[in-house]
Amino acid sequence: MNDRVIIFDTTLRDGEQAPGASMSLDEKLRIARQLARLNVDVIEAGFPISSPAQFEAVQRIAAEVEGPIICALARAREEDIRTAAEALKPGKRTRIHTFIATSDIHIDAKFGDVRYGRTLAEKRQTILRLTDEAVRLARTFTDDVEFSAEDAGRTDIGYLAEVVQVAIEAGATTINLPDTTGYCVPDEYAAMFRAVIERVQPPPYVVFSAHCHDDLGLAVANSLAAVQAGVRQIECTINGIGERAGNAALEEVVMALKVRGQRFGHLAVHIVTPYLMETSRMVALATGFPVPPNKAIVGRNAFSHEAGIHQHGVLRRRDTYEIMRAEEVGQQPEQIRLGRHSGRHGLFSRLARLGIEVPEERKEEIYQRFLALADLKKEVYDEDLRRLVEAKPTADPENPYQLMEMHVATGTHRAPEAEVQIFNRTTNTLRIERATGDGPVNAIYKAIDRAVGAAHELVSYELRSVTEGADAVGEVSVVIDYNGSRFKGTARHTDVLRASADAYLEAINQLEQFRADRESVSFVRAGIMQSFGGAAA
Ligand SMILES: CC(=O)SCCNC(=O)CCNC(=O)[C@H](O)C(C)(C)COP(=O)(O)OP(=O)(O)OC[C@H]1O[C@@H](n2cnc3c(N)ncnc32)[C@H](O)[C@@H]1OP(=O)(O)O
Ligand SMILES: CC(C)C(=O)C(=O)O
Repeated sequence: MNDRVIIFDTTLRDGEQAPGASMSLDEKLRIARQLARLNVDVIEAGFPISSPAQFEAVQRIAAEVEGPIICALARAREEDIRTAAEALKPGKRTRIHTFIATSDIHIDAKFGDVRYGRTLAEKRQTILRLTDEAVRLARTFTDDVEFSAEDAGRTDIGYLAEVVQVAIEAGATTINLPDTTGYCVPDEYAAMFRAVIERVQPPPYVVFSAHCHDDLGLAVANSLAAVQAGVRQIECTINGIGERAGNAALEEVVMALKVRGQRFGHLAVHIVTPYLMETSRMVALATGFPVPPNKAIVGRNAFSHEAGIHQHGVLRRRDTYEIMRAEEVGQQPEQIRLGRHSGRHGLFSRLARLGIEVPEERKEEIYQRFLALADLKKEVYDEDLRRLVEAKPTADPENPYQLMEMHVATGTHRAPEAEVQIFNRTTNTLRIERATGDGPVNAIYKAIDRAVGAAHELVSYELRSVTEGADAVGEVSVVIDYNGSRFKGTARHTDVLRASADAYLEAINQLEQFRADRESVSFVRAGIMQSFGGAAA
């Protein structure tokens, strides 16, 4: 027993206590079956006294779910314990878990009634008696009785040891010392167990248990520290759901014990970890509590890499940035996710996996266009990549600007909107721009102007049909003006918006060509002037 850690799952009890997490009977049964597949040692199925629905859930789980021990919670009260025992009756392996609070704060707040005593000392004595009675009564129904000293983490250590002693003498086989309020820090929580074990000198069959809440985000760290102090049961929940900030997350505790086994004396944990992911999803669905993407082990990003340097590393050796295998917890392996932080290694390895061969001479252009797209989108998907590669430059290679992609949206109740991707051969960059306009052509032209940083004016635009029928080819002629010089572009297409864009860009390319020629002439002139000792202006 000492060489393994018992995983006590309380998703259906403490987990369900999270505000808004209530689950239906069917959902609880489904989750309990999944927990059995996951091979948890104990399922805390509910608190039967609390309602007929809770009673029925515990009863059905005890009757129908085989494998794990089925446990029910009960206050240190006769009616709770009898009700728990009744609910557990159909089960083969069952546990009654009875508890009472032991910290001064809890005693003061919850047992203020004089029937518990007038002074703290008297109340403490009453709690010792209630502990004894509750455990003894529970033992009349099962040999497997767990006792919890609620708020143990804030309980006077001498008194805590006394309560534990009484519980063990009354027949408790598991002693749970919860950090009910998530107040403890790891070395403190571990020290509490060491001190109690030292004072009580428990018989070897008694298992000490940790139950931690996450109010300071320390539930898992505290649970693991407790293991280092001799604890051999951890109470936890799937996705860490539970009261307030939740409980220790089962998946985190289990994987920490496995991945860092040497830190814990290689204690065995019998969880079938490849089921962790689907169990997490099932609980998220049933409770309506989504799993944050950065959640350890079961978060969508837990094994994903977007940063170029990380992608480069993991593509060569996964352990560069992964301390466990994604498959071990039921996640997809090698999750290279492409976005604005990705580099060439990540991009081209994904393209290769998609079976897309990229000729050497296109690589830089594709990478630049990928970056421009990634700046606009949170994530670049395979479909985006296919389109990106397929949209080859088709225009005259002499032209500085090429239209790579264009999207136009218009409707009766929305302003026409256009998005264009313009590749600049001179600077080897891609610009993606959007604009709205009075009409779709106006929106396209505004977007193109933004992409090329235009300083020209549109002088005329003409559209005529050069063939007949619904699929007629339209011809667009455009004239633009730049400082008194005029440039014309003409294009034909069945799609008149496309023809409009092509014609406009042709005119702009002519203007660019004109400017480039002028600059080289003035550059030559300046050179001649300089060589004759004249002014270069
Ligand atoms: C740390 C934990 O997670 S503990 C578990 C917490 N979970 C829950 O409370 C969920 C289920 N609870 C319930 O359905 C209800 O609270 C019930 C059915 C248990 C009790 O309901 P009520 O009888 O209406 O009492 P209420 O909840 O208002 O107050 C709690 C009572 O239990 C008593 N009590 C609290 N803990 C214990 C305990 N461990 N042992 C004995 N009595 C206790 C309180 O002193 C109080 O008693 P009083 O009614 O005589 O004053
Ligand atoms: C009943 C006990 C174990 C509990 O849930 C707590 O103290 O948080």
